[in-house]
Amino acid sequence: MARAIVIVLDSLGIGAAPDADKFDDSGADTFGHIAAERNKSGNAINIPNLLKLGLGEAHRGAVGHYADGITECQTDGAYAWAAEVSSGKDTPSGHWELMGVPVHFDWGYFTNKQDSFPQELLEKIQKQAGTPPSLGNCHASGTEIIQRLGQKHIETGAPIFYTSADSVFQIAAHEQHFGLERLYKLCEQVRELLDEYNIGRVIARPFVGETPEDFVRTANRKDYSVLPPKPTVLNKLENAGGQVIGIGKISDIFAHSGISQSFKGKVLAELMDETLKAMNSAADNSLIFTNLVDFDTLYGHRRNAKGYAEELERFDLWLPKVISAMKEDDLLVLTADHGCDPTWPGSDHTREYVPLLLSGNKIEPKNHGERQSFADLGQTLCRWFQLTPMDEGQAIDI
Ligand SMILES: O=P(O)(O)O[C@H]1O[C@H](CO)[C@@H](O)[C@H]1O
Ligand SMILES: [Mn+2]
Ligand SMILES: [Mn+2]
Repeated sequence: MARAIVIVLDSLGIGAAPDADKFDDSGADTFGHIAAERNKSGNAINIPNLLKLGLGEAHRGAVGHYADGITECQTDGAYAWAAEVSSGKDTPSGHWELMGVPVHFDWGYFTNKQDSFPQELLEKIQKQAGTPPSLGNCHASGTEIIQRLGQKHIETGAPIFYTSADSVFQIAAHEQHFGLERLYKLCEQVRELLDEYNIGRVIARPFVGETPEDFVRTANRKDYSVLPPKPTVLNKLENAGGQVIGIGKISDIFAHSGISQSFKGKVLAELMDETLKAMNSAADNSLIFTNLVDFDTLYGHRRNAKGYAEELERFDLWLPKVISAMKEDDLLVLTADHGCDPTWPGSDHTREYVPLLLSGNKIEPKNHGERQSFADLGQTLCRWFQLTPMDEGQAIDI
Protein backbone atom coordinates (compact mmCIF):
# COMPACT_ATOMS: atom_id res chain seq x y z
CA MET A 1 0.00 0.00 0.00
CA ALA A 2 1.08 3.50 -0.78
CA ARG A 3 2.35 6.48 1.14
CA ALA A 4 3.44 9.88 -0.15
CA ILE A 5 5.78 12.51 1.26
CA VAL A 6 5.26 15.99 -0.19
CA ILE A 7 7.78 18.65 0.78
CA VAL A 8 7.03 22.24 -0.21
CA LEU A 9 10.15 24.40 -0.48
CA ASP A 10 8.17 27.55 0.17
CA SER A 11 8.82 30.07 -2.65
CA LEU A 12 11.27 28.02 -4.76
CA GLY A 13 9.97 29.18 -8.14
CA ILE A 14 11.88 28.09 -11.26
CA GLY A 15 11.19 30.88 -13.74
CA ALA A 16 8.53 33.39 -14.77
CA ALA A 17 5.12 31.83 -15.42
CA PRO A 18 3.35 32.40 -18.75
CA ASP A 19 1.13 35.05 -17.10
CA ALA A 20 3.96 36.70 -15.10
CA ASP A 21 3.48 39.99 -16.98
CA LYS A 22 0.11 40.47 -15.24
CA PHE A 23 2.00 40.51 -11.94
CA ASP A 24 4.94 42.64 -13.17
CA ASP A 25 7.08 39.54 -12.74
CA SER A 26 8.27 38.86 -16.30
CA GLY A 27 11.89 37.76 -15.91
CA ALA A 28 11.61 36.66 -12.28
CA ASP A 29 13.40 33.36 -11.62
CA THR A 30 13.95 32.49 -7.97
CA PHE A 31 16.12 29.40 -8.50
CA GLY A 32 17.98 30.72 -11.54
CA HIS A 33 18.90 33.99 -9.88
CA ILE A 34 19.97 32.33 -6.63
CA ALA A 35 22.21 29.93 -8.55
CA ALA A 36 23.62 32.85 -10.59
CA GLU A 37 24.41 34.90 -7.46
CA ARG A 38 26.11 31.89 -5.88
CA ASN A 39 28.09 31.22 -9.03
CA LYS A 40 29.42 34.79 -9.05
CA SER A 41 31.13 34.09 -5.72
CA GLY A 42 33.31 31.52 -7.49
CA ASN A 43 31.49 28.30 -6.55
CA ALA A 44 28.48 26.79 -8.23
CA ILE A 45 25.53 26.10 -5.94
CA ASN A 46 26.21 22.74 -4.29
CA ILE A 47 22.95 20.77 -4.42
CA PRO A 48 23.81 17.36 -5.92
CA ASN A 49 20.77 15.58 -4.49
CA LEU A 50 18.26 18.15 -5.74
CA LEU A 51 19.91 18.03 -9.15
CA LYS A 52 19.67 14.24 -9.19
CA LEU A 53 15.95 14.52 -8.51
CA GLY A 54 15.61 16.83 -11.51
CA LEU A 55 15.63 20.41 -10.17
CA GLY A 56 18.19 21.62 -12.72
CA GLU A 57 16.33 19.94 -15.60
CA ALA A 58 12.91 21.20 -14.51
CA HIS A 59 14.33 24.72 -14.31
CA ARG A 60 15.85 24.34 -17.76
CA GLY A 61 12.48 23.18 -19.06
CA ALA A 62 10.78 26.23 -17.61
CA VAL A 63 13.23 28.90 -18.76
CA GLY A 64 15.03 27.26 -21.70
CA HIS A 65 18.57 27.13 -20.30
CA TYR A 66 20.50 25.74 -17.35
CA ALA A 67 21.06 27.98 -14.34
CA ASP A 68 24.59 29.38 -14.02
CA GLY A 69 26.98 26.73 -12.71
CA ILE A 70 24.62 23.86 -13.51
CA THR A 71 25.17 21.37 -16.30
CA GLU A 72 23.33 18.31 -17.51
CA CYS A 73 23.28 15.60 -14.90
CA GLN A 74 21.96 12.09 -14.47
CA THR A 75 18.42 12.36 -13.14
CA ASP A 76 16.88 9.57 -11.04
CA GLY A 77 13.41 11.01 -10.79
CA ALA A 78 10.40 12.06 -12.79
CA TYR A 79 10.21 15.83 -13.14
CA ALA A 80 7.98 18.54 -14.53
CA TRP A 81 7.37 22.27 -14.22
CA ALA A 82 3.92 23.59 -13.44
CA ALA A 83 2.16 26.91 -13.99
CA GLU A 84 -0.47 28.21 -11.57
CA VAL A 85 -4.09 28.79 -12.55
CA SER A 86 -5.15 30.42 -9.26
CA SER A 87 -5.70 34.16 -9.40
CA GLY A 88 -3.07 34.98 -6.74
CA LYS A 89 0.58 34.13 -6.11
CA ASP A 90 0.11 33.59 -2.38
CA THR A 91 0.78 30.64 -0.08
CA PRO A 92 -2.78 29.38 0.48
CA SER A 93 -3.63 29.55 -3.26
CA GLY A 94 -0.43 27.69 -4.13
CA HIS A 95 -0.90 24.94 -1.55
CA TRP A 96 -4.61 24.48 -2.23
CA GLU A 97 -3.96 24.23 -5.96
CA LEU A 98 -1.22 21.64 -5.33
CA MET A 99 -3.89 19.66 -3.48
CA GLY A 100 -6.34 19.89 -6.36
CA VAL A 101 -8.29 23.07 -5.59
CA PRO A 102 -7.20 26.15 -7.56
CA VAL A 103 -8.57 29.53 -6.48
CA HIS A 104 -10.71 30.77 -9.38
CA PHE A 105 -12.18 33.79 -7.58
CA ASP A 106 -10.33 37.04 -6.86
CA TRP A 107 -9.19 37.60 -3.32
CA GLY A 108 -9.72 40.98 -1.72
CA TYR A 109 -6.52 43.05 -1.54
CA PHE A 110 -5.49 46.19 0.32
CA THR A 111 -3.88 47.82 -2.69
CA ASN A 112 -3.04 51.31 -1.32
CA LYS A 113 0.60 51.45 -0.31
CA GLN A 114 -0.20 53.97 2.45
CA ASP A 115 -3.42 54.18 4.48
CA SER A 116 -4.00 50.65 3.25
CA PHE A 117 -6.88 49.65 5.55
CA PRO A 118 -10.36 51.23 5.48
CA GLN A 119 -10.91 53.61 8.42
CA GLU A 120 -14.17 51.87 9.20
CA LEU A 121 -12.38 48.52 9.63
CA LEU A 122 -9.69 50.05 11.85
CA GLU A 123 -12.36 51.59 14.06
CA LYS A 124 -14.23 48.30 14.37
CA ILE A 125 -11.04 46.48 15.36
CA GLN A 126 -10.15 49.14 17.93
CA LYS A 127 -13.61 48.99 19.46
CA GLN A 128 -13.82 45.20 19.62
CA ALA A 129 -10.27 44.55 20.77
CA GLY A 130 -9.96 47.59 23.05
CA THR A 131 -6.51 48.43 21.68
CA PRO A 132 -5.07 51.94 21.09
CA PRO A 133 -5.21 53.27 17.48
CA SER A 134 -2.91 51.05 15.45
CA LEU A 135 0.48 51.85 13.90
CA GLY A 136 1.58 51.09 10.35
CA ASN A 137 -1.48 50.88 8.10
CA CYS A 138 0.72 50.45 5.00
CA HIS A 139 2.48 47.98 2.73
CA ALA A 140 5.75 46.93 4.34
CA SER A 141 8.39 44.31 4.80
CA GLY A 142 7.84 42.73 8.22
CA THR A 143 11.42 43.14 9.44
CA GLU A 144 11.67 46.75 8.28
CA ILE A 145 8.40 47.81 9.93
CA ILE A 146 9.29 46.47 13.39
CA GLN A 147 12.61 48.32 13.21
CA ARG A 148 10.78 51.51 12.34
CA LEU A 149 7.76 51.23 14.63
CA GLY A 150 8.71 48.65 17.29
CA GLN A 151 9.79 51.24 19.86
CA LYS A 152 6.62 53.27 19.44
CA HIS A 153 4.60 50.06 19.73
CA ILE A 154 6.25 49.29 23.08
CA GLU A 155 5.65 52.84 24.34
CA THR A 156 2.00 53.10 23.26
CA GLY A 157 0.77 49.50 23.26
CA ALA A 158 -0.62 50.05 19.75
CA PRO A 159 -0.44 46.98 17.47
CA ILE A 160 1.34 47.33 14.11
CA PHE A 161 -0.87 46.57 11.10
CA TYR A 162 0.60 46.08 7.61
CA THR A 163 -0.02 44.23 4.35
CA SER A 164 1.63 43.33 1.02
CA ALA A 165 0.74 42.41 -2.56
CA ASP A 166 -0.87 39.28 -1.05
CA SER A 167 -4.36 39.06 0.35
CA VAL A 168 -3.12 39.45 3.92
CA PHE A 169 -3.60 41.47 7.09
CA GLN A 170 -0.47 41.16 9.23
CA ILE A 171 -0.19 42.15 12.87
CA ALA A 172 3.20 42.67 14.51
CA ALA A 173 3.33 42.93 18.28
CA HIS A 174 5.90 42.38 21.04
CA GLU A 175 5.73 38.97 22.71
CA GLN A 176 6.17 40.34 26.23
CA HIS A 177 5.11 44.01 26.14
CA PHE A 178 1.92 43.28 24.18
CA GLY A 179 1.68 39.56 24.96
CA LEU A 180 1.66 36.57 22.64
CA GLU A 181 -1.75 35.21 23.62
CA ARG A 182 -3.19 38.70 23.33
CA LEU A 183 -1.78 38.96 19.82
CA TYR A 184 -3.34 35.63 18.86
CA LYS A 185 -6.69 36.73 20.29
CA LEU A 186 -6.49 39.99 18.35
CA CYS A 187 -5.78 38.05 15.13
CA GLU A 188 -8.85 35.88 15.72
CA GLN A 189 -11.00 38.99 16.18
CA VAL A 190 -9.56 40.59 13.04
CA ARG A 191 -10.03 37.32 11.10
CA GLU A 192 -13.78 37.50 11.72
CA LEU A 193 -14.01 41.14 10.70
CA LEU A 194 -12.16 40.46 7.44
CA ASP A 195 -14.49 37.87 5.95
CA GLU A 196 -16.56 40.59 4.30
CA TYR A 197 -13.38 41.93 2.66
CA ASN A 198 -12.56 38.49 1.22
CA ILE A 199 -9.06 38.50 2.70
CA GLY A 200 -7.19 35.16 2.59
CA ARG A 201 -5.10 35.37 5.72
CA VAL A 202 -4.38 37.16 8.96
CA ILE A 203 -0.83 36.57 10.17
CA ALA A 204 0.41 37.06 13.74
CA ARG A 205 3.99 38.37 13.66
CA PRO A 206 5.35 38.37 17.22
CA PHE A 207 8.77 39.83 17.94
CA VAL A 208 11.15 40.32 20.87
CA GLY A 209 14.02 42.69 21.72
CA GLU A 210 14.16 46.13 23.32
CA THR A 211 15.75 48.38 20.72
CA PRO A 212 15.45 48.71 16.91
CA GLU A 213 18.91 47.10 16.63
CA ASP A 214 17.83 43.93 18.37
CA PHE A 215 14.15 43.59 17.47
CA VAL A 216 13.75 40.15 15.97
CA ARG A 217 10.72 38.14 14.92
CA THR A 218 10.19 34.82 16.67
CA ALA A 219 9.04 31.48 15.31
CA ASN A 220 5.67 31.94 17.04
CA ARG A 221 4.19 33.33 13.84
CA LYS A 222 0.68 32.01 13.30
CA ASP A 223 -1.47 32.06 10.15
CA TYR A 224 -5.25 32.37 10.22
CA SER A 225 -6.47 31.25 6.82
CA VAL A 226 -9.98 30.86 5.47
CA LEU A 227 -11.09 27.37 4.44
CA PRO A 228 -10.24 26.20 0.91
CA PRO A 229 -13.26 26.76 -1.39
CA LYS A 230 -13.81 23.02 -1.93
CA PRO A 231 -12.60 19.77 -0.34
CA THR A 232 -8.97 19.08 -1.22
CA VAL A 233 -7.07 15.82 -1.72
CA LEU A 234 -6.40 15.97 2.02
CA ASN A 235 -10.13 15.70 2.78
CA LYS A 236 -10.54 12.99 0.19
CA LEU A 237 -7.73 10.90 1.64
CA GLU A 238 -8.98 11.31 5.21
CA ASN A 239 -12.53 10.39 4.18
CA ALA A 240 -11.19 7.24 2.58
CA GLY A 241 -9.58 6.23 5.87
CA GLY A 242 -6.08 7.58 5.19
CA GLN A 243 -3.98 9.83 7.39
CA VAL A 244 -2.70 13.32 6.62
CA ILE A 245 0.26 14.42 8.70
CA GLY A 246 0.91 18.14 8.35
CA ILE A 247 4.35 19.44 9.30
CA GLY A 248 5.16 23.14 9.80
CA LYS A 249 2.43 25.57 8.81
CA ILE A 250 0.50 23.10 6.59
CA SER A 251 -2.35 22.75 9.07
CA ASP A 252 -2.76 26.54 9.37
CA ILE A 253 -2.72 26.96 5.56
CA PHE A 254 -5.64 24.55 5.17
CA ALA A 255 -7.49 26.08 8.14
CA HIS A 256 -6.95 22.66 9.80
CA SER A 257 -9.28 20.95 7.31
CA GLY A 258 -8.23 17.46 6.21
CA ILE A 259 -5.34 17.30 8.69
CA SER A 260 -5.23 14.19 10.91
CA GLN A 261 -2.11 15.16 12.87
CA SER A 262 0.00 18.30 12.93
CA PHE A 263 3.59 18.85 14.06
CA LYS A 264 4.96 22.36 14.17
CA GLY A 265 8.77 22.57 14.17
CA LYS A 266 10.38 25.93 13.64
CA VAL A 267 13.62 25.92 11.66
CA LEU A 268 14.60 23.68 8.74
CA ALA A 269 16.34 21.09 10.97
CA GLU A 270 13.31 20.66 13.23
CA LEU A 271 10.90 20.43 10.30
CA MET A 272 13.05 17.82 8.56
CA ASP A 273 13.43 15.89 11.82
CA GLU A 274 9.65 15.80 12.17
CA THR A 275 9.35 14.68 8.56
CA LEU A 276 11.78 11.80 9.14
CA LYS A 277 9.99 10.80 12.35
CA ALA A 278 6.68 10.74 10.50
CA MET A 279 8.25 8.69 7.71
CA ASN A 280 9.39 6.14 10.27
CA SER A 281 6.00 5.78 11.92
CA ALA A 282 3.23 6.64 9.44
CA ALA A 283 0.94 3.81 8.37
CA ASP A 284 0.07 2.89 4.79
CA ASN A 285 -2.26 5.36 3.10
CA SER A 286 -0.58 8.29 4.82
CA LEU A 287 0.36 11.59 3.25
CA ILE A 288 3.21 13.35 5.02
CA PHE A 289 2.99 16.99 3.98
CA THR A 290 5.75 19.39 5.02
CA ASN A 291 6.15 23.13 4.44
CA LEU A 292 9.63 24.65 4.74
CA VAL A 293 8.79 28.28 5.38
CA ASP A 294 12.24 29.75 5.96
CA PHE A 295 13.18 29.80 2.26
CA ASP A 296 10.42 32.36 1.85
CA THR A 297 10.41 34.22 5.13
CA LEU A 298 14.11 34.46 5.94
CA TYR A 299 15.54 34.68 2.44
CA GLY A 300 12.99 35.32 -0.36
CA HIS A 301 11.11 38.23 1.25
CA ARG A 302 14.37 39.51 2.73
CA ARG A 303 15.90 39.58 -0.73
CA ASN A 304 18.88 37.56 0.48
CA ALA A 305 20.05 35.45 -2.47
CA LYS A 306 23.21 34.23 -0.73
CA GLY A 307 21.26 33.10 2.32
CA TYR A 308 18.69 31.39 0.09
CA ALA A 309 21.45 29.46 -1.70
CA GLU A 310 22.96 28.36 1.61
CA GLU A 311 19.56 27.22 2.94
CA LEU A 312 19.06 25.22 -0.25
CA GLU A 313 22.47 23.61 0.27
CA ARG A 314 21.54 22.75 3.88
CA PHE A 315 18.26 21.24 2.66
CA ASP A 316 20.12 19.21 0.06
CA LEU A 317 22.12 17.53 2.84
CA TRP A 318 18.87 16.18 4.33
CA LEU A 319 17.81 14.43 1.14
CA PRO A 320 19.95 11.25 1.51
CA LYS A 321 18.33 10.74 4.94
CA VAL A 322 14.86 11.26 3.47
CA ILE A 323 15.58 8.87 0.61
CA SER A 324 16.89 6.16 2.90
CA ALA A 325 13.80 6.50 5.14
CA MET A 326 11.56 5.76 2.13
CA LYS A 327 9.73 2.45 2.03
CA GLU A 328 9.29 0.31 -1.07
CA ASP A 329 5.96 1.91 -2.05
CA ASP A 330 6.65 5.52 -1.06
CA LEU A 331 6.39 8.49 -3.40
CA LEU A 332 8.52 11.54 -2.62
CA VAL A 333 7.50 14.88 -4.12
CA LEU A 334 9.49 18.12 -3.88
CA THR A 335 7.68 21.22 -5.02
CA ALA A 336 6.94 24.89 -4.24
CA ASP A 337 3.88 27.12 -3.85
CA HIS A 338 5.01 30.31 -5.73
CA GLY A 339 8.24 32.21 -6.32
CA CYS A 340 9.94 34.88 -4.20
CA ASP A 341 12.93 35.92 -6.27
CA PRO A 342 15.47 37.50 -3.92
CA THR A 343 16.90 39.59 -6.75
CA TRP A 344 13.52 41.06 -7.74
CA PRO A 345 12.45 44.63 -6.79
CA GLY A 346 10.29 45.02 -3.67
CA SER A 347 9.73 42.24 -1.15
CA ASP A 348 6.73 40.39 -2.59
CA HIS A 349 6.24 36.91 -4.07
CA THR A 350 6.83 36.39 -7.81
CA ARG A 351 4.56 34.57 -10.29
CA GLU A 352 6.59 31.57 -11.37
CA TYR A 353 6.55 27.97 -12.47
CA VAL A 354 7.14 25.53 -9.63
CA PRO A 355 9.11 22.28 -9.85
CA LEU A 356 7.35 18.94 -9.50
CA LEU A 357 10.07 16.42 -8.64
CA LEU A 358 8.69 12.92 -8.09
CA SER A 359 10.78 9.98 -7.02
CA GLY A 360 10.58 6.55 -5.45
CA ASN A 361 11.37 2.92 -6.15
CA LYS A 362 8.50 2.61 -8.56
CA ILE A 363 9.04 5.89 -10.39
CA GLU A 364 10.77 5.89 -13.78
CA PRO A 365 13.12 8.82 -14.47
CA LYS A 366 11.34 10.93 -17.06
CA ASN A 367 10.74 14.47 -18.24
CA HIS A 368 6.98 15.06 -17.88
CA GLY A 369 7.23 18.54 -19.34
CA GLU A 370 5.17 21.63 -18.72
CA ARG A 371 1.98 21.24 -16.67
CA GLN A 372 -0.91 23.68 -16.94
CA SER A 373 -1.76 23.62 -13.24
CA PHE A 374 -0.25 22.82 -9.84
CA ALA A 375 -3.43 20.70 -9.51
CA ASP A 376 -1.72 18.03 -11.61
CA LEU A 377 0.00 17.04 -8.38
CA GLY A 378 -3.34 16.63 -6.58
CA GLN A 379 -4.63 14.43 -9.38
CA THR A 380 -1.42 12.39 -9.35
CA LEU A 381 -1.83 11.85 -5.61
CA CYS A 382 -5.44 10.74 -6.10
CA ARG A 383 -4.24 8.12 -8.51
CA TRP A 384 -1.38 7.13 -6.22
CA PHE A 385 -3.78 6.58 -3.29
CA GLN A 386 -6.45 5.03 -5.55
CA LEU A 387 -8.97 7.77 -4.75
CA THR A 388 -11.65 9.03 -7.11
CA PRO A 389 -10.26 11.90 -9.23
CA MET A 390 -10.47 15.57 -8.30
CA ASP A 391 -12.45 17.90 -10.60
CA GLU A 392 -9.28 19.62 -11.82
CA GLY A 393 -5.78 18.63 -12.85
CA GLN A 394 -4.27 16.00 -15.14
CA ALA A 395 -2.50 13.15 -13.37
CA ILE A 396 1.18 12.83 -14.25
CA ASP A 397 1.78 9.43 -15.77
CA ILE A 398 4.39 8.17 -13.32
O1 LIG B 1 7.53 40.85 5.05
P1 LIG B 1 6.87 39.74 5.81
O2 LIG B 1 6.28 40.17 7.11
O3 LIG B 1 7.79 38.53 5.98
O4 LIG B 1 5.59 39.31 5.00
C1 LIG B 1 5.53 38.46 3.91
O5 LIG B 1 4.94 37.27 4.35
C2 LIG B 1 3.62 37.19 3.89
C3 LIG B 1 3.25 35.76 3.71
O6 LIG B 1 4.07 35.13 2.75
C4 LIG B 1 3.62 37.96 2.59
O7 LIG B 1 2.35 38.47 2.32
C5 LIG B 1 4.65 39.02 2.81
O8 LIG B 1 4.05 40.19 3.21
MN1 LIG C 1 4.52 30.46 0.48
MN1 LIG D 1 5.76 34.63 1.61
